[in-house]
Amino acid sequence: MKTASTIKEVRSILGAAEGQTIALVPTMGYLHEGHMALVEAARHKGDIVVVSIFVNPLQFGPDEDLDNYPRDIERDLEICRRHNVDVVFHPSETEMYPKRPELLLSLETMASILDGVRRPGHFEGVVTVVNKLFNIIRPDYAVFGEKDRQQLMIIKRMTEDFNHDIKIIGVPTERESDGLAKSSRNVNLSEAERKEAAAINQALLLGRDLIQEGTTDAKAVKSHIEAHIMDHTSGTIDDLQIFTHPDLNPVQIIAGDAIIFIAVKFERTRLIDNVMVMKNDQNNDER
Ligand SMILES: Nc1ncnc2c1ncn2[C@@H]1O[C@H](COP(=O)(O)OP(=O)(O)OP(=O)(O)O)[C@@H](O)[C@H]1O
Ligand SMILES: CC(C)(CO)[C@@H](O)C(=O)[O-]
Ligand code: BAL
Repeated sequence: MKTASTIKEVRSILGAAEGQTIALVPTMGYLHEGHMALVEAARHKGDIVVVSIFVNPLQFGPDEDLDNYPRDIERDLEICRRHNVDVVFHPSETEMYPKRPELLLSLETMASILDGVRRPGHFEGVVTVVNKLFNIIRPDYAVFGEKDRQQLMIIKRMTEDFNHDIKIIGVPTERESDGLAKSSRNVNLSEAERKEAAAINQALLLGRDLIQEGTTDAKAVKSHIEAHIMDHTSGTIDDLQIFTHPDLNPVQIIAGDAIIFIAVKFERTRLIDNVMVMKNDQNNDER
């Protein structure tokens, strides 16, 4: 496995691999099995798997957890080595942003919902850094998780809008045995919160079952989800929305495919999750 902390180094490694396809897995590190599912998907697509590890300050708001975000580069490199990653790019902040960026990408409607509203500036920071990573690594494929479904949809759209010749691959959410979505931020849960956090996915599945059994009133579905979270966790619901799939329109009466999104705040961390509800299909993506 090769590692690079500068753009020059990574370009020289990838330049030597001319003619081979590159699959990029962008991450913020503190790697877990969710990231490794992305690595496996990347391996199926590209000849060379590149993992980038960079905690991008530009996508964190002033009151968010940039300082608390878990980091352990040695552990991450070991995990990548074990999973036969070919190249790890782990630049410093000054390498990625030698100057205060003058030009930032901005978004229209796709950031006017969910984390675009709850985390002002977040997706502008994400698309800016992903665009930079695309220009640095020049991959043929880039792989993202469905846990961050809004991000995945925005990146697909950015790739189209900016004519990146890159195929974006989405990977289903990897979960703990109790259903909690794997996330680097889970280490910032207390022991009690970690147990309670299983209720997030349970609540989403409860909502999904209600819809599939015929409940069409989005408000009623949300009330059930809310009650489940309130009864089973000490966390507070920061966001709970049901949107149409794939257009992400708000929905009052659920008539077709939908996605339920949730964000729950605990003492030291905020977790997100979502489930897709295919109205006429019992074989949904997760159970
Ligand atoms: N459980 C998971 N299953 C599948 N993909 C995941 C999972 N967790 C994260 N990813 C994906 O890994 C990529 C890098 O995410 P990131 O490094 O922010 O990890 P994370 O665990 O989502 O961290 P966070 O605590 O910030 O939510 C993203 O495309 C994200 O969607
Ligand atoms: C895509 C990403 C690596 C950009 O910093 C980040 O938002 C993440 O880890 O999902
Ligand atoms: N996993 C999305 C990156 C973030 O929360 O900032």
